[in-house]
Amino acid sequence: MRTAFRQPSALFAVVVVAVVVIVAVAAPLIAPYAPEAKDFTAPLSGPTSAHPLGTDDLGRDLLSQLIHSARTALLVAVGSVVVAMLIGVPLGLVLGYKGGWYDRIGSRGLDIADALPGLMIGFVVIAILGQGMAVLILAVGLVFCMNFARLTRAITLTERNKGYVESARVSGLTAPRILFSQLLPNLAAPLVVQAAVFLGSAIKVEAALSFLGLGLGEEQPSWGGMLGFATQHTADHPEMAVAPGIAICVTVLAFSLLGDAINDSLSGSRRLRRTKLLGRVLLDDDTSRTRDDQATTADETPVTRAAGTAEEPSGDLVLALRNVDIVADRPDGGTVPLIQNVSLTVRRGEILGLLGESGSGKSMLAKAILGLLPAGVRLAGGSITLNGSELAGRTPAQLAALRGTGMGVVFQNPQANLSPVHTVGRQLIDVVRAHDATISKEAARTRAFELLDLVGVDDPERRLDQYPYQFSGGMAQRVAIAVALVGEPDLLILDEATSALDVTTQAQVLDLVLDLRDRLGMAVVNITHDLGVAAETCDRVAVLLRGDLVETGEVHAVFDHPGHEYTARLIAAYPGVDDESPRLGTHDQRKVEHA
Ligand SMILES: Nc1ncnc2c1ncn2[C@@H]1O[C@H](COP(=O)(O)OP(=O)(O)OP(=O)(O)O)[C@@H](O)[C@H]1O
Repeated sequence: MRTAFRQPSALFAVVVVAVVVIVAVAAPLIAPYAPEAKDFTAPLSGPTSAHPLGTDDLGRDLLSQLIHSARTALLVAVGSVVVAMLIGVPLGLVLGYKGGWYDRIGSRGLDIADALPGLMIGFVVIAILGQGMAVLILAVGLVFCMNFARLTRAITLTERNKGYVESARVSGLTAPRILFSQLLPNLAAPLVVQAAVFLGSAIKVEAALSFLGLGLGEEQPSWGGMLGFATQHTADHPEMAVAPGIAICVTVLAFSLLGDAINDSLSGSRRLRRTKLLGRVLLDDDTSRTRDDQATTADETPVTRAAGTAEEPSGDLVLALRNVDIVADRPDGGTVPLIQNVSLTVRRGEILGLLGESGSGKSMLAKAILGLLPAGVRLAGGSITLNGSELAGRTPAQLAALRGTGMGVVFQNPQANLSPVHTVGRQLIDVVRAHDATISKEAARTRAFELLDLVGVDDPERRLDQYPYQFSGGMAQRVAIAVALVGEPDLLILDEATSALDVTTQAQVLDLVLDLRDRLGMAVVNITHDLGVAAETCDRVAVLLRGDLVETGEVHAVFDHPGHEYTARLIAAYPGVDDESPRLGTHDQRKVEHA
């Protein structure tokens, strides 16, 4: 509304749409005659005081028909946009979310449908099903459903990789729930804009079909039908075309401008958010650049430290990786190795730090454990067991069942871990109910309250009804941890979970992780660039270099006496408070390799 009052075009759109809606709703009250009432004494009267717009050949009042036609136009427009959305949006969601073959085949189908002229689709539907309001709504809806499918698919393709969707998958929400309760509300804004624009277009298509005599029958007034009738009398009554022509043009224009205005007002607030985000990203980048120095070469044998603390710890094994190979498939049929022959174990109550420079494969390893490897990347060999059961070779459905109960994950960006359009309570309750379908809403809310309390969020009752943007970074990350804990996982994976937080908040969140580990006895894999974080929180560390595990061992043993040259250089490059640590030499070394 603020946009409407600032922009004359938006104000025009709002006023015209409001007038059309009021006229359509109040048509029987404001029209001087019933639209079908015939006056055989005054056929084709032309404008008179009794009939300001004249009459048709049966003496029906054209003003009354014009007013009632607003009803027809809106009914067909709203009905057909609803039909188009009911068909197009779920189709686009599934294509965008599933990706792969579904998307390739579905997108070709959308291309083919796009190549057909819209009116042709309308003709075919009406020719098969006959005339009538329901058929007209279906025909116009089918013309536009592909546009909704295309838009929804495109946005879903970008949204599906965001942290809140991955968190929802890892929390054990089923695909339909993720699609309709997580993704769909986040697509609402562009879909509303598209719907407003298509309301105008649907009025245009309805008018075109009615003009050609394919819309509604004679007895149902419509602007297109009135225009069609007027063309038969252009010689004797040219004025007949003016009123329906203006009604169509002005209404279509108004809906189009309304769509633009909604888009402007939404992208205005998005721009503001993006500017804030950009500021944060730049800050993050700076921080990571100072920490994220590069690597040198290393020889191939992983260094394994003192017995009992390194490769085969004595306690209960939660996670065991044996000779894991991960590759990316190349379009020419070849493969690029991303992880080679990695073996690791984590036992109950233990925190394993996964260290290495950017691109060394830490996240790929975590994604392989979670069964969330991106398209084109796959587990090519080895075994991953969780509590003794093999994960490699499981179907996506079996892995989905394990995530959330067996494993939980917290990603880097605290705000992106949570859906921005749902309250924190709703997100927690959704995950609680996904794990226990029989739990009542009240009991799920109580559980959500307990979880917020467990992760140290103050005043959980009030916080449950707040949105993620009302939480600071540290508090949002606590909520993300609470979501990961819903299914009481045996393994918690933190993927740079504290990197985006300031030092004080980082320390608080790390204390929370240590406390939860002690209280719940989980195994934790903490992926981090930050050797300080690893030293404070981890029992053991594993160091990766370009997909190779070069060293594992008890954290202080590794940091005090690194057994591998790369680990030593990584530690030497870690910036101290006042020293000028040397940079790791990857850039220089790559130049040498390149040469
Ligand atoms: N979707 C993908 N397809 C193919 N290769 C990928 C894909 N994503 C990442 N890679 C490659 O996999 C390797 C490991 O990447 P990964 O994200 O695991 O590194 P990382 O150690 O987690 O780095 P960072 O700390 O920057 O997140 C890199 O060489 C990267 O280029």
